[in-house]
Amino acid sequence: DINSEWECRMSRSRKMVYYYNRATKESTWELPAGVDPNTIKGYEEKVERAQAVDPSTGTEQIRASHLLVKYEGSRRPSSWKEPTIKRTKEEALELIKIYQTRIKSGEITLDELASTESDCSSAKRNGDLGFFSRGQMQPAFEEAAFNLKVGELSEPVWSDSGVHLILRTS
Ligand SMILES: N=C(N)NCCC[C@H](NC(=O)[C@@H]1CCC/C1=C\[C@H](COP(=O)(O)O)NC(=O)[C@@H](N)Cc1ccccc1)C(N)=O
Repeated sequence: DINSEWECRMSRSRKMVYYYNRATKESTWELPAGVDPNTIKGYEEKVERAQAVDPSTGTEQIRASHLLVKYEGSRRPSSWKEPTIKRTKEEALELIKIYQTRIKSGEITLDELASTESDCSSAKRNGDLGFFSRGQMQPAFEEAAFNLKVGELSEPVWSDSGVHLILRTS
């Protein structure tokens, strides 16, 4: 039937999803009238990924929130919370593990905890970092964030800034 003939494809040049009909060989930018997108091969991941592509650079971008705990050896051992951060690396890890347990138990969300406990200025935005593509964040942070599924919380991740919990949101 008409639904089974359509499939989703990604236009390399325009970095946009288009629809191709295998039977009639026609292609169109808009979802063909009367076709249920859920019956189109490749709809989910193509459209999902299409939204995650930064149109200006064509590179994949994700959105994440994080909770950062700094320590005396952080590249900038200061934050909106404390002018001089003195906790040790071990103490920072203990703290982040307590936060991780509280978030995983459902007692509190990362957003709520980041807003009061994160040593990053993004605490003012409940830890939200907005969308970012590869090449912007420190390597260890980027690697961990891009390997998360949407909605997944990371294990403790070390960067030069300190230790983070990362929640991928988009
Ligand atoms: N959205 C971007 N592109 N902003 C530039 C990110 C720079 C990048 N930052 C990091 O990799 C870590 C991981 C996330 C936060 C972060 C570090 C620090 C805290 O650590 P510190 O630098 O005192 O050592 N927070 C930031 O940078 C904040 N502007 C993040 C932010 C805050 C509010 C709104 C959006 C983003 C880097 N290459 O250093």
